[in-house]
Amino acid sequence: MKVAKFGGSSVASATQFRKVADIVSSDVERRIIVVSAPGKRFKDDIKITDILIQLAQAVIDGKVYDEIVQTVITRYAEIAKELELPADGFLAELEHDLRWKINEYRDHPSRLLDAIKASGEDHNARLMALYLQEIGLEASYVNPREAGIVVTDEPGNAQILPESYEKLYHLRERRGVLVIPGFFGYSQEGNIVTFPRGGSDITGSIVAAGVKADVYENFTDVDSIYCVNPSIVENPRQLKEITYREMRELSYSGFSVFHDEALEPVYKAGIPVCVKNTNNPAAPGTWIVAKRNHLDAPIAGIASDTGFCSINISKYLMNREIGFGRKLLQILEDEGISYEHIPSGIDNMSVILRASQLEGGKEQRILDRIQMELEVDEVHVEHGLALIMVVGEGMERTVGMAAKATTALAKANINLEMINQGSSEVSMMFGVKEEVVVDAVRALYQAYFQEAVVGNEV
Ligand SMILES: Nc1ncnc2c1ncn2[C@@H]1O[C@H](COP(=O)(O)OP(=O)(O)O)[C@@H](O)[C@H]1O
Ligand SMILES: N[C@@H](CC(=O)OP(=O)(O)O)C(=O)O
Repeated sequence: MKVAKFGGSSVASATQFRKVADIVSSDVERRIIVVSAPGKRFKDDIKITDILIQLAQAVIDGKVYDEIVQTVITRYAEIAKELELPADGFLAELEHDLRWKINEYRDHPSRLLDAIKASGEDHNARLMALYLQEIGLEASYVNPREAGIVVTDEPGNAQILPESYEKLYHLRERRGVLVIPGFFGYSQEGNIVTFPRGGSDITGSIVAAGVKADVYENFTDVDSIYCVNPSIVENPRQLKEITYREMRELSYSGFSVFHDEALEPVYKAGIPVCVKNTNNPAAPGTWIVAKRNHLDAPIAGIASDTGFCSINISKYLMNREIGFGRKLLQILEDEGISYEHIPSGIDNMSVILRASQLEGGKEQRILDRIQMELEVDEVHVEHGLALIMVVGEGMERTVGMAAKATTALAKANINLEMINQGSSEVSMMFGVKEEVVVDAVRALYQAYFQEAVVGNEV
């Protein structure tokens, strides 16, 4: 049995719905499909999820929102019309559902946001089931509550509860193709709770693990996972295989093609993932697996992300002060902040974190506390940092991997703000100024994938 997840770009229009239907009907093993909300149809288009967020925000801010409701309905109406589906009932139900949720959760902003966001995938799954039935397939919509997707009760940040898996297994007994909306589950308290953005990948993985699928197929809009973001390097190498832990590091660090939190359920269940293109299903795609032969391809990929900052602290004899690190991290914990890395020297320590976490006066509060409570010589925040991750299973055993990167960056005249190597067996991290990150990634791509002969290509 296969579980196939279709991302927003794969279900953005009637044309895409038809491609999905072809893919589903071409393989009887594709018994469960998980769908996202309609995504972008063209570069500057707006995803339904983003429109729904605008809708919830307008309600929360007490602004008029009727036009936004209409925009949502029109997107679904256009898909239904082009598919020649008798969809009056469906569209009336969609409008009723949105207005009901608005009234029900008006005074609970975070619940409202989650309920409205989730409706994007929910209605798309209903529409997809209708379409599959219309073309003669035995298909049914399955609500995540009915499927057994039970999650924690933290709005926008759901985590699956272990009891879900046993219930999900029973989906195997159902007939026909099951269409499950991605991106949300229900808490034990009965609330709709969404996963983080991009979380339909997570639903697909949970369902695949629950039903003990042979494969989890993740259909998107590219032929494969590339060794570097294709918006940075034109036509980069396609990867034939990548390991779970390589993918986890790369997706966490910027490979948006697959959600990093989606790996855990399939990894634990030992289910391989195949990332494929809805627009070119004949292409073999990329396999995410437990082990790959990395002898001829030590590096799997290079990811990058912007929006980081570094809190730089210096204090003479810091190395002698027992508990310094703990006290520093306690200040961050008190502010509910998570960090990425902590490079340190004898009298210095830096904490790298996402700059968005310092908004709302937190930055000054943290600096004041570090200054006063830890009596440091100096503390300041450096903004505008980008992190680059070079990831590969062969990194540990191949001599000269770090030298290759530093030489390439030096040749490209790029100043390294920091290097972090060693904590992870499969990755190396470089910090650079945001304005040079694209040049840096290109220089690294050149060094690792163009100057060397490497395998692992599709
Ligand atoms: N290393 C990479 N390999 C492939 N795609 C990548 C990579 N890094 C970023 N992407 C981007 O991820 C996109 C697909 O992810 P996403 O937009 O979430 O798809 P979906 O609509 O299927 O959920 C691609 O169009 C591509 O631009
Ligand atoms: N629609 C949700 C969930 C998701 O996974 O979407 P997509 O498959 O388009 O990345 C979002 O935009 O976050």
